[in-house]
Amino acid sequence: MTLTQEFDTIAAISTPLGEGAISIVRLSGTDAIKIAKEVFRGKDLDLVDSHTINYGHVYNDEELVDEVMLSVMRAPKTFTRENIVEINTHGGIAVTQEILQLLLRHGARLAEPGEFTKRAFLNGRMDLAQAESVMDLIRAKTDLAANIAVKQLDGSLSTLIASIRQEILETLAQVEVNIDYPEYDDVETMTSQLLAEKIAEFEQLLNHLLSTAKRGKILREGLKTAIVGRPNVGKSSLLNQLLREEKAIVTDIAGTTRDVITEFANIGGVPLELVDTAGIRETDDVVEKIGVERSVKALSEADLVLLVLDASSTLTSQDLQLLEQSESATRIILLNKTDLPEKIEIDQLPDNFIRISVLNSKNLEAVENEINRIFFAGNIEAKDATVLSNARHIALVESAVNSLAEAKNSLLAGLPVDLIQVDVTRCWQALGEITGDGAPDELITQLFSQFCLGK
Ligand SMILES: Nc1nc2c(c(=O)[nH]1)N(C=O)[C@@H](CNc1ccc(C(=O)N[C@@H](CCC(=O)O)C(=O)O)cc1)CN2
Ligand SMILES: Nc1nc2c(ncn2[C@@H]2O[C@H](COP(=O)(O)OP(=O)(O)OP(=O)(O)O)[C@@H](O)[C@H]2O)c(=O)[nH]1
Ligand SMILES: [Mg+2]
Repeated sequence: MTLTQEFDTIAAISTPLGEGAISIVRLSGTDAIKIAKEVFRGKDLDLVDSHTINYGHVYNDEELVDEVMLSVMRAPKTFTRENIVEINTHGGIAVTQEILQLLLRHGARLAEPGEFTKRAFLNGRMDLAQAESVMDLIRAKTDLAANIAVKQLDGSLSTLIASIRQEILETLAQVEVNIDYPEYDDVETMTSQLLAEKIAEFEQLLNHLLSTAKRGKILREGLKTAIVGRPNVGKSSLLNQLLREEKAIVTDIAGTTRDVITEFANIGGVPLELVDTAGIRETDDVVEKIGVERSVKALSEADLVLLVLDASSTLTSQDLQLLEQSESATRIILLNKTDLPEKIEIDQLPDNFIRISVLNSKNLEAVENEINRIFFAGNIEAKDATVLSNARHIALVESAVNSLAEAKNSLLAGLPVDLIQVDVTRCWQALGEITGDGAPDELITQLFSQFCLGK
């Protein structure tokens, strides 16, 4: 069914724009080699082997533009299943842009964001989940997130989804057979029982997949972590320690941080989006007041709250207020400055706190371990399992599970089998959308438009 369709020839710069040693301008389409030949002087590109890189020069008429290396990959064994030419230029913005413009003047069209990968999808080289994983791989912020994406690119999620869909299809077929050719007297009861068993089985498989989603989403997007506390307790010092970089300004003056600072950190494989906030207190300073309001907002939006208290002083009303405000959040209470004599009233705190000293880098690994424990039940290295990490995929599996729940309710209510078939079919369809079976054009256009140019 995957007959390669004919599209026009597209071109784009596939490397980041900027000063670099080498940049790549990529062409894909029937005329890729023909267009390249018009601007390239070196070996005859019609005669070189596929998947070879060739030395030569790019000319604009008689004017030399650049000395290049040029790769030729012939359809259908390429990334897009079309002819591909990649020109490796000297990595400057001006030269690279000029070569792109030259190719456009010779008949190529500027590619839209994600259009190379879109063609790989439309030409049947990969399914939608695999195409999405290309983007996930590019955006991965940690080794683990990259690991999930590269396995999805390899098709592990697609294979799993396909096998569940196949089983659903077989069940639906079995139901049809039972109805059309009843071998037993009590077909209704038989069929209902078969459906009940199978639905329970599918539910279990899909719920297991969903249980991997929370971890997957965090690994992909990062855990929004707000560092809160009253002024001067050491929040910015903690941020700097976790980042292993002097990012935020630290002074002994209360009210140093006046706005919210956001940075990404990789804490034992968990990507954290760390938010350092202005110390929360009543204040008349207009600028600080705005900062404090933003801190309260950060507190309410966070996936995780690191509440910092100063162990070397007694609890203040601000501390108590913050303890109350963060009570319902997923929270780790940190008693900082334990290098100094302890004055804080331990008996007024919840039991679960960690004593640290940011100044002496003491016990920070306990904070990292606790973050791990909270989100992965201490089990972050479980690399082999297929993990659901994409919001679109998660929503579709949830909708598939909902359809099964409806089927189950209908069964319990003793509704006729053909009604239940409708629900089970809907489950099968939702799963199909993950890999792009029957995906509408608008969805495909919208998905690929989120890609970067040249991908
Ligand atoms: N220079 C360059 N590097 C790149 C890419 C690219 O397009 N260009 N890729 C782009 O994302 C990634 C590699 N992905 C690729 C996937 C398939 C094929 C390809 O030609 N596949 C043929 C098999 C070739 C063979 O077996 O010899 C095929 O699938 O039929 C090439 C690159 C990362 N690195
Ligand atoms: N003794 C001791 N001092 C610390 C420790 N951690 C931070 N400090 C000091 O506490 C002071 C305040 O630190 P900051 O990190 O700026 O505190 P903050 O919570 O960000 O303060 P604001 O931005 O004003 O809300 C600085 O002088 C730090 O050097 C610690 O573990 N022990
Ligand atoms: Mg600060």
